[in-house]
Amino acid sequence: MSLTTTPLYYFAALSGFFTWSFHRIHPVRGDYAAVFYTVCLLALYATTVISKIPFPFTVSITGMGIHALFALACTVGYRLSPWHPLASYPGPYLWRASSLFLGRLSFSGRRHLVLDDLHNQYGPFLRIGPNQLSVNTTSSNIMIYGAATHMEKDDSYITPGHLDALALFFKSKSRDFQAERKRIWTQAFTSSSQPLKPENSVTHFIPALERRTWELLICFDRRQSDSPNQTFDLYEALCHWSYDFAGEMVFGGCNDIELMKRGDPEGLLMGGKNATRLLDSVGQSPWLMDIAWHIPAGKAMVRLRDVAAAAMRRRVESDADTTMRDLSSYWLEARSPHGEKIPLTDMELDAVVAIQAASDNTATTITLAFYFILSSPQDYYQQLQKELDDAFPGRTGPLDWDILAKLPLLNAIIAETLRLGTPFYLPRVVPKGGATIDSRYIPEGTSVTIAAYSQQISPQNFYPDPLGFRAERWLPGGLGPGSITNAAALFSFSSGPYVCVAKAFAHQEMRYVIARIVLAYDFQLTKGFNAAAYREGILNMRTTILQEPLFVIGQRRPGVIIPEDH
Ligand code: HEM
Repeated sequence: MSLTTTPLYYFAALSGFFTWSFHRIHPVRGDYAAVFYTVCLLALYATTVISKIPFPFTVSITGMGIHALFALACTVGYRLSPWHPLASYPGPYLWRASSLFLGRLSFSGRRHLVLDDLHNQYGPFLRIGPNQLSVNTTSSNIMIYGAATHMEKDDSYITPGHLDALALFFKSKSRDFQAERKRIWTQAFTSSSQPLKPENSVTHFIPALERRTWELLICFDRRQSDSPNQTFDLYEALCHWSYDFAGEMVFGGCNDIELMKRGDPEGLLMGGKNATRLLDSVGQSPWLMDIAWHIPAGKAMVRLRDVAAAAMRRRVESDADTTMRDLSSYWLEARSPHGEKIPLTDMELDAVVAIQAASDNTATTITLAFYFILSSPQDYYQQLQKELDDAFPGRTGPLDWDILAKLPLLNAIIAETLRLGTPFYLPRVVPKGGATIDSRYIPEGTSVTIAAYSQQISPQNFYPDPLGFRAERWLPGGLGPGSITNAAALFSFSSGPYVCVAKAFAHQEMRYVIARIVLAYDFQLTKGFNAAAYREGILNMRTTILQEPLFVIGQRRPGVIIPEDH
């Protein structure tokens, strides 16, 4: 170290300490910080050149390196220290240092399994990041997600790239704004909590749902007969169906999302899933998300956004010619309390949320329902077919919504699939003043989540065989004397102010599609299907990715003729 550079390096170390103190009070956007430090580096380099300091490049890099090292050391040291407000909460030691560990785990899709193991090891309160807690108690649900506490979504819900556009699902600019937007969406799905009657608004979606589901059956036949093995991937077909239906539900006729007919050459499906995966993993470190958003690899994930935005613009232009009452109708008619319309940029983003939210979970849950009932030794498929045949002897006639809602086995199968197939991670922020959850004080600003999967497979909530698919546990009498089925521990649609806006409609939709398929087809899994490996391949990172295809062989049942006009 030369005499000239020594003070510079001391200054770099000191400023590293101040940077850490400043960032603790005022978190800074990652992309702004990256630009700021690049400018600092250039300024330092220019100064060293002008001051004729030897080796200006090496000196500038070393100076900035020392600064960064000190800032990092202070950050990590504090997070690991006993002075951190979450120091008393147990958890893997290194995870305290950085949320990158949690982000990596989220990306793997096995977060729910690892968190479950860690809860078994450390207990119900688990520190899983510098500022993140996972809580595994049934009663924490009300505290974290209930309307009374109204904890906000954490920073992993920030709209990527800090877009000016605002949409439901993402972290909102204010509570009133979120409530207002949710009210508009809710109108479209309001009546879905009631039996579906013609006067209810949600019935506008029903003709499209029925038509698209008939198309799905035709798609099964076509894909199976085109395949050399006379088999087809049920998961892929259902994903394509759900995109086509979601496109129609959101844009009426103004879109050309026709995946059942054309396949998915643009990779919309995986694009949407990968974008969600990125949000869920990189989003755990919002500063990194700010930077990733500018990298071309991040941009490749936004194909779905571009397609949805283009369809939204077409929908707005052709509003006068639109006959179907779609979700866009509600957005276009809405006015704020000051009489303002929803900006087009917001509707474009809302459209992406709607397509992704409406298609992703529904298709995955239905696929998993078929996986479970076809691979189970309990002959659920045959039992369900019998229940449906008794209710709808015509097999291809109209399916009454009220009757579907009351069929015990159908609804038990859906509930059991949701229990095992929706291991969500939904972090919220503890508000000012902190919160006490199950007698433990949690400081304000902590990101806290319920360990939903652990709750859904806990023997205290579901007993016996909590890991097994046993639809009977939802039927009267459950799994026999002493069995437990705690419906309140099922967290598949979240709850409170940010509950899924289409929870009831999603149920109607799943019942309808499963019933239509089971009434029309005898299905079997292909020879050599490995049920355990399939289950291993269920990944969740806000979206669910099924790594293995679900190849089935379908046989149309006697008397099943699909109406010609589809
Ligand atoms: C099986 C099907 C479905 C499941 C399991 C499901 C689950 C969920 C969950 C857990 C959330 C909360 C997310 C969070 O807080 O991070 C949510 C929110 C949401 N869901 Fe669903 N959903 C389903 C179907 C649908 C459908 C069909 C739509 C229709 C558009 C939809 C639209 C939304 C929207 C807009 C939100 C955001 C609500 C808000 O932020 O206030 N979902 N959903």
